[in-house]
Amino acid sequence: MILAEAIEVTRRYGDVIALDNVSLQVAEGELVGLLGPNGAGKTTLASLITGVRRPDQGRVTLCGGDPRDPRTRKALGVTPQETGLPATLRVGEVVDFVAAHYPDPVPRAELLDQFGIADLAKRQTGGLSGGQKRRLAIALAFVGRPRVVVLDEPTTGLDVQSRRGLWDAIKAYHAGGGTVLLSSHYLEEIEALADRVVVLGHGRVLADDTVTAVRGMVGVRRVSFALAGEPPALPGVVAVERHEDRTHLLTPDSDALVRALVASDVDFRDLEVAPTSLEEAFLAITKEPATAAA
Ligand SMILES: Nc1ncnc2c1ncn2[C@@H]1O[C@H](COP(=O)(O)OP(=O)(O)OP(=O)(O)O)[C@@H](O)[C@H]1O
Repeated sequence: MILAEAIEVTRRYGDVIALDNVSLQVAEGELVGLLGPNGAGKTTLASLITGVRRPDQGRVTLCGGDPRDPRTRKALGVTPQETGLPATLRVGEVVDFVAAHYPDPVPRAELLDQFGIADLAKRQTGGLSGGQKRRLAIALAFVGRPRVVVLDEPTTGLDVQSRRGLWDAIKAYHAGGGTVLLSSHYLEEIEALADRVVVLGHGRVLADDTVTAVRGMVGVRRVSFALAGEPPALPGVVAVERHEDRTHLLTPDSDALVRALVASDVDFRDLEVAPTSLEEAFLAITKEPATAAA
C-alpha cells in the first residue's frame, strides 16, 4: 500500500516556485530519504504530506486519505524542522500530554529509553540543551505508534553520538515495519538509514533511485588546473567551468580523469583534486539531464 503520495504537485510562495510538478510515492515499510541543498523544497514537500500546507496544483494523499483530515493524521508522526516545546513542562509531562492523544501510546519510560533521554524525564524542557530538545521532539513523533513518520532534518545540530543514537531508534522503528520519510542535507545520514533516496533541487525531483545509484551521481569531484587555452576532451566529465586561467572539471572518477589529463600531454599547472559540495554535485546533475535521469 502507498502511505504517502504527491501527484504532480506545485507549490508557490509569491513568485518563488518551491515545488514544481513533483511526484513521489512512499510505500508501506519503506524508509525514503529526501536529499537536497538549502531551498530545494524539502520542508515544503514535508508540509504538504503532513497536511500543514495545501498544494497550489496537484494532489497529496496520506494513508489513502486527505492529510488535512485529523482522522488521517492519527496514523502520522512528525518532527518539523523547528519545534516549540512548552518551557515550564517537564520532559515526562510533555510525553504524557502528547501520548494522551493516541489510543495505544508507547509507555513513557520505554519511549524515553529508546531515544536515550530517560535521564531527562524530570527536567523542564526550557532548561534542556538544543540537542536534548531535538531528541525529545523526535521521540514525540513516535509516541502514538505511527504507521508513517515524516522527519524534517531531524538530526541537524546534534553531535555525532546523539545522531547515531537517533539513527538506531529510527532503524528500530523501520525494522518493526514502520514507514519513514526523512529529509536531510547529509549524504551520510541518508546512506546510514535509507534504502531509496529522492533528490530534490530547485523544487524538482532530480533523481529517485537506490542510495548506491544516487551516491554515484553525487560522488562528483572537482579536478582543477591552470591552463592557457582550451582543455582537451577528457573522459567522464559532467561539467566544465572556466574562471580566469583555471579550468574546473567535475567528474565522478577523478583518478581516470587525471590519468587521461597526464596522457594528453597538455601543459597544465597547479593540479588540484577536491570533493565537491553536495550543492555543486546537484548543480552538475541539473546541468546534465542524462546523468540525472540515470
Ligand atoms: N513561507 C514562505 N514564504 C516565502 N518563501 C518560502 C516560504 N517557505 C519556503 N519558501 C521558499 O521556498 C523555497 C523552498 O523552501 P523549503 O524550505 O521548502 O526548502 P528546503 O529544501 O527545506 O530548504 P532547507 O534545507 O534550507 O530547509 C525556498 O526558495 C524558500 O525560500
